[in-house]
Amino acid sequence: MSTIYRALTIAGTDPTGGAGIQADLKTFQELEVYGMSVITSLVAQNTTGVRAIHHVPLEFIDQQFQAVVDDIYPSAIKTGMIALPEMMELLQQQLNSHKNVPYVCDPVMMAKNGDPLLEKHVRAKLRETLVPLATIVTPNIAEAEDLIDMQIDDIDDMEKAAIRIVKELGAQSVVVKGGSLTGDAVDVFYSRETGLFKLDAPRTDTKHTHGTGCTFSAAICAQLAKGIALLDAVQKAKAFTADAITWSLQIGNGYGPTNHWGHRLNGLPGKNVNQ
Ligand SMILES: Nc1ncnc2c1ncn2[C@@H]1O[C@H](COP(=O)(O)OP(=O)(O)O)[C@@H](O)[C@H]1O
Ligand SMILES: Cc1ncc(COP(=O)(O)O)c(N)n1
Repeated sequence: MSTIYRALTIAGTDPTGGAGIQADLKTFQELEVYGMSVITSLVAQNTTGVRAIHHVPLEFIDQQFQAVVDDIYPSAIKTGMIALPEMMELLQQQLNSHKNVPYVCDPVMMAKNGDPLLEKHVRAKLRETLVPLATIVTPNIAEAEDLIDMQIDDIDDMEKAAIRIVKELGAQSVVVKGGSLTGDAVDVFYSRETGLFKLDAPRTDTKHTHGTGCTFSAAICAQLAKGIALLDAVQKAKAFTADAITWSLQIGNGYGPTNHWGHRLNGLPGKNVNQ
């Protein structure tokens, strides 16, 4: 039998299915990687925003993690919403014990409408605990600004921020995502080995971008689980996410979700997924 690649996401939930754990599992599945999950926080949210958050007790997060690694060892791990300092410390310990596994750190701070998923005073802890362990960290503009405390207005600033995140915070590599800037959707990748790389995609004119960051980091994780090299993994994930945004879904009353089967619709011009 051919190898079964296995990816683990450790994150919060989205009951409407567009972001968080649910988006990660859909992405893994589309990329033919067996998906597993450890839930850190249950989030009552939808496409319009966050209503309430219920954190999973620390001991139970640990039990979920152990249950996974004792039985089906992941080929790659990603973290998304990790809301409390004690959760970060626990995962720092766990990830330190599994350093052989590629680790994607998505430093989730907010939902698309701006509702916080990580309180401001806890953000320094994320910088100290999880970011230094990352094979790749995937901040959007606001998250990158927070991580290295500088304002980012354009691609030059993204490049400066990317270099600083690797050199000052100790991540192995970074991709700063430019989804919230204007013009083409340009992301900036940096690692000491490869240097700076720009990843370019045409901007899709849509507000339906709930879950883009989760989808992108999960797609990187899936590619790393397959053993694909870092920059190639990021480029493939960028293409997958661009398709998910091109075919994003006009459902819900707010920022509609990306379409995880978008990549399958290429070559079908005019196909309306809402019909
Ligand atoms: N309107 C868009 N058109 C094309 N690509 C986009 C668009 N918005 C975001 N992206 C891409 O989606 C990925 C996630 O970026 P972003 O939306 O900035 O993350 P986050 O969800 O963390 O804010 C990046 O590759 C970014 O360039
Ligand atoms: C549980 C959870 N995690 C992350 C996000 C951010 O989603 P995105 O930045 O991809 O829109 C979210 N809304 N909910």
